[in-house]
Amino acid sequence: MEKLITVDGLTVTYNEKPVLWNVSTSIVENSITAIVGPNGAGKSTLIKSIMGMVEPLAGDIKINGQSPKKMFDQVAYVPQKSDVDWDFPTTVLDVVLMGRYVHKGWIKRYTKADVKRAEEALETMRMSDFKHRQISELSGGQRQRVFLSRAIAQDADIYIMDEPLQGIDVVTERLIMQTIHDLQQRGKTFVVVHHNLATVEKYFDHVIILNKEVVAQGTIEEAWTKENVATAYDESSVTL
Ligand SMILES: Nc1ncnc2c1ncn2[C@@H]1O[C@H](COP(=O)(O)OP(=O)(O)OP(=O)(O)O)[C@@H](O)[C@H]1O
Repeated sequence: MEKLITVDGLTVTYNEKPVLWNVSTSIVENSITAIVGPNGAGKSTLIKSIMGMVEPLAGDIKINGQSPKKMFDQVAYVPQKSDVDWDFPTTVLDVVLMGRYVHKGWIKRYTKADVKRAEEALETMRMSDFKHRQISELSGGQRQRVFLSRAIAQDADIYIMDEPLQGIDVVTERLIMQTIHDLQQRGKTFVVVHHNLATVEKYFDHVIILNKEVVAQGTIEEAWTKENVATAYDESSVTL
């Protein structure tokens, strides 16, 4: 299978402290890849580096052979909840329309077709009834659905998500995972930071186990072993 994203020798430091060290990994086209590892392992930093949001000390990242900055319209990003200012005065529909923004030239005006695409994305995430609500007036799970809708409205080939299942109920979790699997059927690729070790096998086909360095990577069959997880979490007994 083809490597869609390649990360080669990536080292990232914050205040001169390395948080990723010589990370080389890749994302296979049309996969649903989990990035798993303990708190502070550098998972968010890895995906922010892929998004071109973090300046690495060393290393090279290519998306489809291009630099991430050239591929920005083809990569949809769902940030971690805590990275978003939810008090910002904006409606649900406006947030989802932002997904269309990357396709605009220098005239940043939305067309009827953009609004239609945003409304379809909200429908997919069962959020149509909320389109005129302020985002500050939504629950955590509803906010997550809105950000998923924004990513869907972008019509990107690659989706990079930072803990999309964090703090949501089982119905929303199923809806999000069903949507991800449907989009995979249509050729899309997913990179998802994930915390629940119990659902890695069920939801993903590839995994990168990270703890500042790559502990293991590959298909679930190859890489998702008790030993690899124990190494990453520095625990002798981790139950999968
Ligand atoms: N902007 C920043 N400035 C300084 N240090 C940072 C910054 N962002 C992250 N860090 C530090 O870098 C390390 C890796 O953080 P990162 O958020 O990538 O980890 P993570 O694996 O996503 O963690 P978690 O599971 O807790 O979300 C942590 O020690 C964190 O404190």
